[in-house]
Amino acid sequence: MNKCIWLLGLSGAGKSSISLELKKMFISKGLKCLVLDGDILRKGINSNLGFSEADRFENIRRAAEIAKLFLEEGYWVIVAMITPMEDMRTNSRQILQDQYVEVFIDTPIEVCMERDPKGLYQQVKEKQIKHFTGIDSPFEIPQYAHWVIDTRLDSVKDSAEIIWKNIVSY
Ligand SMILES: Nc1ncnc2c1ncn2[C@@H]1O[C@H](COP(=O)(O)OS(=O)(=O)O)[C@@H](OP(=O)(O)O)[C@H]1O
Ligand SMILES: Nc1ncnc2c1ncn2[C@@H]1O[C@H](COP(=O)(O)OP(=O)(O)O)[C@@H](O)[C@H]1O
Repeated sequence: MNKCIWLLGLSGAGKSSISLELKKMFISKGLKCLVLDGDILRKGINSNLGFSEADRFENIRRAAEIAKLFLEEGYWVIVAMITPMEDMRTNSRQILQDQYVEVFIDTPIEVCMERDPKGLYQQVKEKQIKHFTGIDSPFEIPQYAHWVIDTRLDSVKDSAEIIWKNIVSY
């Protein structure tokens, strides 16, 4: 059965990089695949939402509903969103039922800050961004993740291969 692989974790954890690597694998196998990346959704369908807890909840709810539509069309869906709170994850699980597979991209905040691929942590330091996840906005450690990837140990490619082996071709 096709699934929604929900990659969650801090900004800079590696969600987008791993989702793109995974997408290449789906395409090479001739499988239909859609990536829903928080950063991209927030520029379009979710451009009216900010980073309050209520807005994040709505942001994630919409992603889950879009994922559901594509699952019904036979797509594999990869979501790459911070999804900071357990109630947001529970809601996605309720929407997607047994097609929801949660993968925690577990990268400590110190490593994310060091990587800082978009310069956002620097902007947080300079107090240009407030309510940043893991700094002054909460991130609950996932309690029910189906899989946990430690990106200190596994490269982007290795992480995608682990997900493939354990979730897609399982
Ligand atoms: N305050 C604050 N906190 C967290 N992230 C911030 C914030 N402001 C902007 N950004 C950028 O928004 C991206 C996260 O969006 P998401 O939709 O994944 O967030 S959430 O799931 O609704 O919490 C996130 O993208 P990623 O770095 O890919 O996670 C950032 O680029
Ligand atoms: N093992 C790894 N897994 C994922 N990303 C990694 C890894 N090692 C280094 N990186 C780098 O960390 C950064 C993660 O950024 P990104 O994928 O945009 O994260 P996110 O979408 O979670 O914010 C990228 O520059 C990526 O090349």
